[in-house]
Amino acid sequence: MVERANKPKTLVSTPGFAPQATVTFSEDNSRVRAELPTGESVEVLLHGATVISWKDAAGDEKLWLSDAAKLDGSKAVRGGIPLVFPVFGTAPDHEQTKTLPQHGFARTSRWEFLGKSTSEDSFSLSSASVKLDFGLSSAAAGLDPLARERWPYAFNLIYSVTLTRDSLSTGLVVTNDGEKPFDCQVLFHTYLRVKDINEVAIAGLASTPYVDKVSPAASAPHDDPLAIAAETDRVYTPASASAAVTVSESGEPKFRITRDNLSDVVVWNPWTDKAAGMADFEPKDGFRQMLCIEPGSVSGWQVLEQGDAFEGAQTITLA
Ligand SMILES: O=P(O)(O)OC[C@H]1O[C@@H](O)[C@H](O)[C@@H](O)[C@@H]1O
Repeated sequence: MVERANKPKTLVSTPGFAPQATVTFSEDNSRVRAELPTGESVEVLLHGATVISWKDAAGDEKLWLSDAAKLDGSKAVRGGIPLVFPVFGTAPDHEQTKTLPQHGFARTSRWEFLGKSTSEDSFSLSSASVKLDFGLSSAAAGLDPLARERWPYAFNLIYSVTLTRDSLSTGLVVTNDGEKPFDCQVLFHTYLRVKDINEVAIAGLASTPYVDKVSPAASAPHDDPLAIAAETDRVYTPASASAAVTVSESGEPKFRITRDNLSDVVVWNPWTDKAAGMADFEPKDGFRQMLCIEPGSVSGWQVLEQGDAFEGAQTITLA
């Protein structure tokens, strides 16, 4: 069931049925928050359709958000899950996207909230879930003006954020609504929150080819697990598209990340010097509490002809 956005959303519960999720807007309409009857929550800023918070039932935050992140629409958000489209990084040699800013314009556009979906037949609290849908198109008023100027294609994006008791999924559908074909890349730039990066181990990328953006000469596949002890910026392309990446801390599994139709996984941590150089990165030693695991389709280009669609998704499960 999809409901249009009437604000504020309130809980509707039918006798005999399990209560449904609540969906509410902030006073200034800048963000939407969904909460399951059991207490898990997710918050999405319309600016960039950026997920800025994901909490479990105990209120523990699962995503890292910089204390200096701009949430007023003046800049892409430093933290949460910024959405990368239609270019990952910059692509000076790619004719269609070479003038676009780093990571494109999806994260700097204001998206429209399209509505929520819940499972009506959920008799049990344990199976409760809520999906929030957001839209952005080439005709949208909220589109970053740079996009209109520098990327003259007719496109439509639907972004879905689904919260269950133990997982968060994000999925993007890109459609070419125009006559001109276009190339695009997609990535979910997820900032996972950890307690101490020194205790973190990443499994599932063993023997996987990757491009090392920090030391391009040192891109030899490694054994499991991967530890982070310096600036790390790598684009992995696992042979198996469905293989999970698991993040453990102090020997305990913490997050399990799976991909749907996304060939690549970026692993990023800015470490001391890069964090010091980012004005919106606070506290400066916050890189010790974060790790970006970013599923995407970025090592090549999705080529969409008129009417074509591309769909990709990630699911992060609490392990
Ligand atoms: O500062 P930005 O534009 O949010 O990008 C952060 C990082 O994003 C990562 O995805 C890239 O691999 C890094 O190279 C980049 O530095």
